[in-house]
Formats: sequence, structure tokens, C-alpha cells
Amino acid sequence: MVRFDRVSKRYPGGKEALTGVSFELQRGEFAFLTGHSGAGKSTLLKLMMLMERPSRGQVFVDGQNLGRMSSGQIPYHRRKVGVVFQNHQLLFDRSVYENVALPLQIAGYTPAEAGRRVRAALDSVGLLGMEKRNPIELSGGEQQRVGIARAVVNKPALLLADEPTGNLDPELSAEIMNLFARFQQVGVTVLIATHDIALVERMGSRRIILDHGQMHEAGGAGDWHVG
Ligand SMILES: Nc1ncnc2c1ncn2[C@@H]1O[C@H](COP(=O)(O)OP(=O)(O)OP(=O)(O)O)[C@@H](O)[C@H]1O
Repeated sequence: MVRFDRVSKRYPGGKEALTGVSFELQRGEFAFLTGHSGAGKSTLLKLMMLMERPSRGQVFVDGQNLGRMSSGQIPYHRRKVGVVFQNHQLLFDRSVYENVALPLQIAGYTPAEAGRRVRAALDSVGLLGMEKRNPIELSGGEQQRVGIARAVVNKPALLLADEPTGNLDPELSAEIMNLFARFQQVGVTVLIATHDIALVERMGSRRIILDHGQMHEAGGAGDWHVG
């Protein structure tokens, strides 16, 4: 589902954020991405969303070489990739429904189809019935669930999360991780960047580690090649 082939990224005027990173994520796999602050985790996620381009190497998502993608294809690519952020980036002047429906409006669904999808997404995160609420009235954990519903409303094949439990207590963090695991169980490929090593160890999933832009692998199942 995802393949990085000797990917390096240097920001203009900056040092190298990623150096020769190679790894693969199989379709339907669940993995954590860990590493110190500044190790390159967000950069790696941004390359998959085409928010950044590599300086060297190639990134493939769903069999497509992102370096060969035209600007017209980028919106279609982004629909395949759901993203969850730590601060969930919800709009507090809109209802829960409107927040979750946002990616669908961009994709041009009819209101009836959008309604079905929004309710299905809210149902999948346990928030059905909250459509009319304002996110500001919700707890931190519930707000993060709205962010996840918005990320999955387009039924993405790949779900990425950047520190999705950063502001939550351990119990809520575990709930959110279990929610991600449920998406994996229905075939979604999931990659979660996190500092929460205790939680990663409890989940026992594959762990990819970045250290000053270089990749290592620890624990988890499978026979992986890391270059
Ligand atoms: N837009 C940018 N311009 C220049 N340098 C950047 C940019 N974004 C990130 N960097 C640098 O690239 C390196 C990797 O940053 P990145 O945000 O990918 O790390 P991270 O592992 O996600 O860190 P954190 O856990 O703190 O979010 C850092 O040295 C950072 O300062």
C-alpha cells in the first residue's frame, strides 16, 4: 500500500529531515511511527499526502508513484488518504456534522449521499446522534473522534495520524488507538506517529522508528526490509 524507496528530504535552507528511508506497509497493515522530536515523523507523513515532495527517492501509495502525479491528480490521491492531527483542527463555528462533511463537499457529493456517509463515519467512532452539536461542547476525546470521523468519511484506503493522542489521558488514548485498530480490521492501512511508547508497547503492533531522519525497525510481526 505504501512504499518508500531511498527517500531523503531536505527543506530549503534546512538540514536533512529524512535520509535514505526505505520501508513498505502492506495493505491492511497497522504500524506505529516513533522517534524523538524532530526525527522526521511529520515529514514522512506529509510526503504520503503530497504536502511535501522528496529531495531524492520515490514514494508509492496504492501502486502510484507520487512523483509522477500531475497536480490534477492530487485531489484524487488525497481522497484515498485520511489524516488525523493532534489538535484535530476542527472548526468551532460549525456543527459536528459540518466538520465531518467538509471533505465530502470538496469532493462534490449530493446532500443525501453526504448525509449517509457522515452518519456512517460518526457511527464508526461512536458519535452517532451528535451531528448538531458544536465541537466546543465536546470533551477532548470526543473532539478527537470527530477528527477521526472526518478523516474516514471518504472511506480512505490509508489512514495516517500525527500524534492523535497527544492531549489525552492514558485511558482515552487507549480508546482512540483501539478505534484505529478497528479501521485496520476492515482493511484500512493505518500508520500512527506517536511519542506514547507505553501505549505502542501495549498494542504490540509493528513499530517503525525514526532517529535523526534515519529509519530503524523494532518488534512487531513480519519480515521487513529496512534500508
Ligand atoms: N517546513 C520546514 N522547513 C524547514 N525545516 C523543517 C520544516 N518542517 C520540518 N523541518 C525540520 O525537519 C526536521 C524533521 O521535522 P518533523 O516535523 O518531520 O519531525 P517530527 O519527528 O515530526 O517532530 P515532532 O515529534 O516534534 O513533531 C526538524 O529538524 C524540523 O526542524
